[in-house]
Amino acid sequence: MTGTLVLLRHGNSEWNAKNLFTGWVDVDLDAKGEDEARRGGELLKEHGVLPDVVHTSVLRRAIRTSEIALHIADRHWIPVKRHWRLNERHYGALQGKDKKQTLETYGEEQFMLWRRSYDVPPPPIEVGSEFDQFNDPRYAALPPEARPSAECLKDVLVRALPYWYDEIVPDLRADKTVLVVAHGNSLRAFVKHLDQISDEAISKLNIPTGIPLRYDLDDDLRPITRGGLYLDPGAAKEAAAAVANQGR
Ligand SMILES: O=C(O)[C@@H](CO)OP(=O)(O)O
Repeated sequence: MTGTLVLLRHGNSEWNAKNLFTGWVDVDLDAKGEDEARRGGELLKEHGVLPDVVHTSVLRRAIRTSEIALHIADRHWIPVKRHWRLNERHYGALQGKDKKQTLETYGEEQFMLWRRSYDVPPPPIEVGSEFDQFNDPRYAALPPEARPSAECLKDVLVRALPYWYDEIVPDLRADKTVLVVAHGNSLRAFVKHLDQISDEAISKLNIPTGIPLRYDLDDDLRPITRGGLYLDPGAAKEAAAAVANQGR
């Protein structure tokens, strides 16, 4: 038996609102993001998609989204697992930079390479600079060489897959409904893996904030419906287009 996987990107954050590259910077949800998280919880409840376990990153915007959504869905009591491997992609030296200004300074091609190419990382962040997490206590157990200073999507997939196989797959194999609350780019990595999307095509895929994406999986853990099913498909389409257009 395999269970049901539900992917949920955190609600709008304070830095999404300001159009800043965020990555591992631990910003909170804004009021719109809290509303989106509540709507996410309502959608879970309305569709009878009731998680048995939740996995989140170690970043506040994902943790709070999961708490708000599960509270609304009356599933606030389920077991919780958190891991840095579900974090947003580390945006390197772009963390804290304005997306519009970055686009204007470096031009469309470089901007999109940094944002959406599979294997071109942004420039590395300097240890000790304002938006660096090198000495953040939540990563203290990680050997220094394993703490990223910038990641491309490929790097995210490489660090997220061990968590997929070790922690998420066993829950799915136990026939659970598994909620994963994470980030635009860590979820793009999981979708790439699940739907076997090419390195080129993944650059066009954007995940909207706060709308649960349901995947029913076969015995080989392949999606029964490629691309999964958003619980509010109309809103998801519109919101994904808005993510694609950030910086413009
Ligand atoms: O800034 C970030 O961390 C991400 C997600 O908000 O941005 P982008 O969609 O540009 O990869």
